[in-house]
Amino acid sequence: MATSRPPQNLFQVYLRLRPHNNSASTSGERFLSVEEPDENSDAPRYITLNPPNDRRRAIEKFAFTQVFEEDASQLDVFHCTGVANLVEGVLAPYGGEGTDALLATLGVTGSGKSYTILGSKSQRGMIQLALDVIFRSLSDNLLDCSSYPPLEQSITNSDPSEALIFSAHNFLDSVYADAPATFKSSSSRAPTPMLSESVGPSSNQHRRMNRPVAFPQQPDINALSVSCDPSSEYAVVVSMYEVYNDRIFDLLTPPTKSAATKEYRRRPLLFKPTETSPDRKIVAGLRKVICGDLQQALLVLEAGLHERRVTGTSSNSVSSRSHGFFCVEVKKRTRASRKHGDLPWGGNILTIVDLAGSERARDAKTAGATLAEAGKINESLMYLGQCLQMQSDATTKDKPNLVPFRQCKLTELLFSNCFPSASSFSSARYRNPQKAVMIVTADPHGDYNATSQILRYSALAREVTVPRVPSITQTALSAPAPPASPPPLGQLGSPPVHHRSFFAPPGSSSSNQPQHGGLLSSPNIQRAFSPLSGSSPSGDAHRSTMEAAALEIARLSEELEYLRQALESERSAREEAEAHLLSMEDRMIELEQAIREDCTNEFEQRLEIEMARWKTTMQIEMERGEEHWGRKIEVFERSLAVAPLSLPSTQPQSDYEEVDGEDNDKENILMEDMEQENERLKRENEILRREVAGMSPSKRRPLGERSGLGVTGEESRGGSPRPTRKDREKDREVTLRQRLENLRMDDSSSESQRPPSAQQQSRHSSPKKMRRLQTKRWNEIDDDDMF
Ligand SMILES: Nc1ncnc2c1ncn2[C@@H]1O[C@H](COP(=O)(O)OP(=O)(O)OP(=O)(O)O)[C@@H](O)[C@H]1O
Repeated sequence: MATSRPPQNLFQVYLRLRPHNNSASTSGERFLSVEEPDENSDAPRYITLNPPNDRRRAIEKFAFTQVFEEDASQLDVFHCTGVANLVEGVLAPYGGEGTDALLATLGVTGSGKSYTILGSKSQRGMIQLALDVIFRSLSDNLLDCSSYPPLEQSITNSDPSEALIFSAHNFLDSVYADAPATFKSSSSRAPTPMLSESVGPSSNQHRRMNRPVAFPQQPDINALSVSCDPSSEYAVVVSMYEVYNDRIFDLLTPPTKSAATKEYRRRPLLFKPTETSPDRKIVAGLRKVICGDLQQALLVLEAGLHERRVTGTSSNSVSSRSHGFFCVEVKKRTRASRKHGDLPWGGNILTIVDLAGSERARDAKTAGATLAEAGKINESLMYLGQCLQMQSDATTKDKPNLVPFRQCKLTELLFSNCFPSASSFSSARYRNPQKAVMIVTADPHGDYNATSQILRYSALAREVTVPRVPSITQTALSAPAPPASPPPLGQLGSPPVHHRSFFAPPGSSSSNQPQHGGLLSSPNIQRAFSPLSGSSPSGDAHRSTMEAAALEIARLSEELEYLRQALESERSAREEAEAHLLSMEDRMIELEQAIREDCTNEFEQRLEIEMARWKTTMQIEMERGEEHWGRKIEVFERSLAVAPLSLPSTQPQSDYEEVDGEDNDKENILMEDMEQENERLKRENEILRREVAGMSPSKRRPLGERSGLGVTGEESRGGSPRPTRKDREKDREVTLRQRLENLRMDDSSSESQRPPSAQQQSRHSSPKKMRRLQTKRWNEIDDDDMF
């Protein structure tokens, strides 16, 4: 059924064949041949995959946007893939909104992906050429931090990705040693610092890189520039990150030393929508560098590449172990924006991706961590293959969800900007879907199985041609020669042509069934075989039987081929699963170790905090206790000193303690009063003694007349004999002692002996009043009773 608009692929897919070299990893036999361009195009678009030394396998034909043969130069690739057009879309000329652009390479390890993207010692790659075009095209419209210092702050304010923005000057000074070193070209990819023993990650802090003095100048594109918006001002912001083991790591942020493991590590970043970018996911927290010219951007690129994970395998001496993303954000705003209070920047992003290559563990001779990495790489490429296979459907049916791009970070990063921005976020500006170009690289003499697999899922269309199998039927067909003999099978017409998806996406059952005949769904491919030729009228019945037999044989052959391919696919899937399992085991161990270390650290920290808290509490308690006991002892000492004289004998000990506990002030006042009273009594006692001692015996009254002695005058006069003088003096002395004793007793118990009103009065009266009262009593005794 015809669709309302022609299907458009999310990616334009180009194939680039790399020149043959005689390394051990290549088989030597060429299995790819390029079809001549058809009348509609100047450049070839089809290739045929011929299984080497294996006639049982089907011959497959693949269609691409364009095929670059071995002799294609970097400049050819640059021009024909339309990188300049992508750049122009990013610069958004003539006041337009512009378009994000993506350029990626995909292929088997060692097939020339990095060469295409990054170039070599003498040749520039797509990144350098694209940067050259950008800076040349912007020329006077470009702002940089040296000519406009507030630029850094201005870009920071309007960046939606929680990024750390640096001026190139500051960033490069922190990365490179000042003295320019001997030149190392951009292709001289150092061993990954994190993996290298000699150049450890700590070198990032302690040993800075040598600043390259020159970069390759070829191919020369000095004459090339694209349009920009003359009424706007621009800023170029560069960032780099890699996807390693399905996690995103910034390549421009140096690794930091983990407190737990003492190892240098990078912090994985999130790919998420942010507050200022609610409709689109972006990599959050990257370090971004504002570059004012091409040289600065190339130096930033070198710094990032230095941190990218690469290692030597038997397939490639500098094999990329991660998917590398190089992003050039071209920020744009109208020239009037500065006058109106530093209005925010808009702009578009050019992302250039150097994917890690798929590889077979057996061929690459990888083991351990590198094998696990390969498992992750293959897995992510398998998901990418599924997405590429579904891309036509997605654009045709307007159902982006058909592309299962959320299965891994790589496909999320590559595909999530392929679709127009969601309209549900009214505040967000509308964004055009990105323009994307994929350059598939292949070595025609390399690994047949790995290459054919990549071609199957990356090609825009595919035809499978069943091989002719020499058989008894064929012999039978050619043997009986009727008068007008039929042509041999080869002349009957085209063999059956089939096309089907190699990958079976989850939930899809139809893709497992071979589909027969017909043109490929994509209009990009033409049927390559001639239609059925005419036949002799004689022997038609015989011929139709033979044709039916031949078709049956062809069908069975194809089924056999399909099963063989399915087996091959299952085998490689198993290998990938095993590698994945290994990598997951490694990751689990790593995670477990990290969690254990985190737990230990946290536990130790908490323990320290608890210990400190406990010690403080203990100290406070001890101080309180000492203070408390000090007070107790003080009170006790005072009570010991005062109690015999001042404490009423009737007052129970518990009461006293209660007073002590409840109201120390009252108690102290009482104590003081008692002490004063005691002192006063002592003094008065002393005075009394002295008075008594100073009195003449004649003035003293007889003992019987004195009160309080229990013997009245009458009693002493009646009956008993008159005492002698000596007896009288003795009695007087005894009486005086008793009086003194009574006085002491009387004094201490005066409170209880007084009438209630007097008691109340004494309780509320001052010590002075009490003294007066006592004095009065004493005077009374002195005057009336005592003598
Ligand atoms: N078109 C080409 N012309 C000249 N040399 C090439 C070309 N393509 C690749 N090479 C060379 O082949 C070797 C491997 O290429 P490269 O490193 O680009 O492979 P790759 O696909 O990036 O591998 P990996 O996925 O392992 O990183 C390099 O030495 C490179 O210079």
